[in-house]
Amino acid sequence: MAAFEEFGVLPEIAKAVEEMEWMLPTDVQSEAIPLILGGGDVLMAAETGSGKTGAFCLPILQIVWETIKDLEQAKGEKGGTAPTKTSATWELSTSDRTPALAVSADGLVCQAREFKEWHGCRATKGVFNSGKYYYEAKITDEGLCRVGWSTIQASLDLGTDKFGFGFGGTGKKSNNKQFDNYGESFGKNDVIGCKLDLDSGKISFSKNGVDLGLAFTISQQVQRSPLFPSVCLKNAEITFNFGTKPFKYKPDGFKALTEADKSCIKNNDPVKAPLKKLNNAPQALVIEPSRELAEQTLQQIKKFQKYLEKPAVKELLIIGGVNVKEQMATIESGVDIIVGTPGRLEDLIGGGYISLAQCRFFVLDEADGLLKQGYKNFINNIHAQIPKFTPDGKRMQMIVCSATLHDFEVKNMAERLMHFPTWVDLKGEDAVPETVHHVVVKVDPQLDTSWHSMKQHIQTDGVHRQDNIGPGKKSAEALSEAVKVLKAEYALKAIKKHNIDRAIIFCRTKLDCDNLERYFKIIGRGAGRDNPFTCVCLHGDRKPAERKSNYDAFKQGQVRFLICTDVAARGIDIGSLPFVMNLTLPDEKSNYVHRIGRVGRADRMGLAISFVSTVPEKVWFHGEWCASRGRNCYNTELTDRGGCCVWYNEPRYLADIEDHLNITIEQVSPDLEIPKNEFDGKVTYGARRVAKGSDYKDHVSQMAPAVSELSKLESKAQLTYLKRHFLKSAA
Ligand SMILES: Nc1ncnc2c1ncn2[C@@H]1O[C@H](COP(=O)(O)OP(=O)(O)OP(=O)(O)O)[C@@H](O)[C@H]1O
Repeated sequence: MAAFEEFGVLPEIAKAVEEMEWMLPTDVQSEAIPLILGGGDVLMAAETGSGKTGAFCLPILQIVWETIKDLEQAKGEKGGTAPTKTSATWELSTSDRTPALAVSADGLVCQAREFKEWHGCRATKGVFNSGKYYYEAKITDEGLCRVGWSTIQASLDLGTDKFGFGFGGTGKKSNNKQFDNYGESFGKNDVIGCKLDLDSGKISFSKNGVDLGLAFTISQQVQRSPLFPSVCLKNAEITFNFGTKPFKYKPDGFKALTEADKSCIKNNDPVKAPLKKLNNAPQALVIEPSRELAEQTLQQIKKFQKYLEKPAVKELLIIGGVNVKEQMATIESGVDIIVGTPGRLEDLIGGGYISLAQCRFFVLDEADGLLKQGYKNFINNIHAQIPKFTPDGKRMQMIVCSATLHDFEVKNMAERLMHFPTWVDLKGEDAVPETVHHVVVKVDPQLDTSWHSMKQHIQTDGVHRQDNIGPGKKSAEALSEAVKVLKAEYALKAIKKHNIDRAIIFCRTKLDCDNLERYFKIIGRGAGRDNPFTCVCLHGDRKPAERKSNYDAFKQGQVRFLICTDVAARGIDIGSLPFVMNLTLPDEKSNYVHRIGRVGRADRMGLAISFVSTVPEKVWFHGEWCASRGRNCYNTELTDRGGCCVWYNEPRYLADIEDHLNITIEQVSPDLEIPKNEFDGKVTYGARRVAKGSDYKDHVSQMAPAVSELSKLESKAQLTYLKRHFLKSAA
């Protein structure tokens, strides 16, 4: 049996996974896959590159496929209706309830342990037409509760619309949000009798056998619909008796619900309408912060389903820059899993082209990134539109991946939107994967004066265009300009020295990316046929089609360098990428881990080099106050004076990162000689790391003696049991 099958993955999917050379699930996969397959909400964080995408794509694909298969079978057997499960007995419905309300196995006890919200439930059967019916509800634990009757249209928060009639522990009756004094308060151990007289259209209650008088007269409109026993609770527990046991206080003239005539009973069927697959209603919606990440996730889903035969799972990428009419046509022709970015998704969902009515999985990948990009309201809106139960009674599952779960925004969102999520936090605080060797090279324009006499250099961002910065000048502005020039030279030097033929290079701004790309092209042209500096750019100002072709060109090895900003490169996964360079450190410390995590993925070794200025650099910072957001803006005043520049303090950012990671990052001299250490000489960057004692493969052989000992013990225990058992029977 393939390793993935042991985690409940279908053999067909496990086979595809094995072909991708995934022999064992990663830690986050071993934890998250069974949880998702088991129906839970999962909030996961693990080191960058540790296989989070597979951890959610695998189980989602499996469940979506199984659901489509069930539907197709049901179609064949029953002419289009999904199997309906109806209950033979009077009990609380496990389908017609809010998510946090637990119902006991016999369906007679319900409990909600949430303090903040009401959770409710209806019974599996209701009554209509005529007759006088009675049931009892005993309060078995302190807390707030309301019991009574409601029609199927009523909210499960009993008494908050015209279809629900409740009596609450505080001594109030409620219908249509009107809470009026009624009877008296009740609490633990009290038995509330709920009486429904369909002949005269009246509802009344009793407490411990004492009648509390008429509570409601039911309108004719409501009387036409069956009424079901209903309850809602806030951190409380109630036990019901619909008539299977003798009542404690049975009133005269009323029947137990269990004695209702068949002709007056209506089943509370969770599948109210035949489940028909709507073409434009996906079962899973995966939201990614960037188009590249969305494409990557979609590709994984495609690979996983290689051996899944009929029915086919239809997945679709919804990103901007792609012909929207084509996307709409594909949606109309049927879609099961949508992977997309917020902008285009918002248009298509808002315009009614995508229906969320049958969505069963709501996934936020890189949720911290999505929230930082300002998509909180978008996420809330989508969540509000997805029904919390699908038409076939399955609970909506929400899965959130984040670089860290220790982020206030992420925690807050999880608390608001997720349903008792299981935290798979394999990371705790940010940490650098063991497979990443990362070093810092200080760029000091006072020590390295090569910029005084350069014939050719990078065109910088132009911040110092108006400043007096010629060679030999020692002003802060001159040194700042010098650093910008030197950093590009250091990057070239690193490439030559370490024969770097494949790397992602991070720049701080889109303009910095453009300038570096242009410089590499100029230098490369002079370098002849085997241009060692071929490169492309990936950032938000490039048109989507160009971004795609640039990304593909780099992925396929047609160019050596991908020059990009943080946002564009978040989460991108390029197999066996050996090198990353940071031309400038990010000011957001967690982005450092993200950036360097582009190497060292899937157990391959990688080297990340960061060039860190020893002096402050004056750089562009165009905020909301900048009308053009940087385009043709030359306001070099500092931001605190209404301008668009700041002094970037890299030594401080380096200290922040070190502090955050609780490490000192190894420093390398400007000659870029990487010192001998545990990485050097033993690894080839981009190749699989050499297995050490703690690695998976050796792990098996290390565990072997203990496992064999355990198996011997087990067989001994079983033999002892059998001997005793048979000896006893023989005696
Ligand atoms: N079980 C596995 N065995 C071998 N390789 C794997 C396994 N799971 C994932 N991978 C590979 O590891 C790489 C990283 O996976 P993935 O992109 O899912 O990581 P991630 O945790 O989402 O990273 P990030 O936080 O950077 O987005 C991919 O190339 C993927 O194909």
